Amino acid sequence: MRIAKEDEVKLIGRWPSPFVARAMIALNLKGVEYEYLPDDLFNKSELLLKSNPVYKLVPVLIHGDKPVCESRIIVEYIDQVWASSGPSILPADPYDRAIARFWAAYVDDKIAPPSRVLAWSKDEKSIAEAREKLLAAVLQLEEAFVKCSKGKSFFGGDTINLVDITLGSFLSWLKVFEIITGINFLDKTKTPRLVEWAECFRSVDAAKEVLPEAEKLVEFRKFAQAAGRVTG
Ligand SMILES: N[C@@H](CCC(=O)N[C@@H](CS)C(=O)NCC(=O)O)C(=O)O
Repeated sequence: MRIAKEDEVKLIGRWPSPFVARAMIALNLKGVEYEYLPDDLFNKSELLLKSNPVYKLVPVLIHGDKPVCESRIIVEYIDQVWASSGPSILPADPYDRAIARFWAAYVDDKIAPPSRVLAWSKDEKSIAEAREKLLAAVLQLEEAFVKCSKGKSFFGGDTINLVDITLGSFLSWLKVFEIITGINFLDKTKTPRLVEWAECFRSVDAAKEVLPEAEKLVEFRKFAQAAGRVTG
């Protein structure tokens, strides 16, 4: 069946981006067909500049002719538009929903910034600080997981929710940081529940096909650094 123009879904992205992975996981969970439009962040397309004129960042979801920007907002948009397909990404209960949004925001405040430093900085002092910040944030998230999951596999309980997607999108990069620093940011002794969670998250079909292999990211990082093509 042909999809009407106003229902067409496109996603502007780039494969190494954890933020783009979030949108892809949500689309997969809901079984939404979409066209993937890879962008070159050193030569941004007219479509990207027009669709996200404020930040000029990927991902951008284009639904019909309407652009939606910012990965967590995109995930929530997908959950609401395709509410009747697949599992709910946002909890139904207003309090649980507020808590999920709190921890998803925490991931962007406390995991994303040190991850950027570890991925791209060459400054030893900044790298050392980022390592500590990332370790502290992961410990805090272990505690949050114990409370939110209530003994189940995911932050969302039996199915993945906004927090699972927001944090899970960083799993491949966390592996990269382990490879390059020798530190296990998810650690069987210090964060045993998150180690189990990561295993479960990676095995969810919607995420499995999206999360890049860490080795491929390590190569990408090497190439990008050598070529001076370093971005956020
Ligand atoms: N807060 C944004 C972050 C998105 C972001 O940082 N995207 C990066 C790719 S990982 C980007 O587009 N970088 C291009 C640039 O910095 O010019 C979101 O959640 O969508």
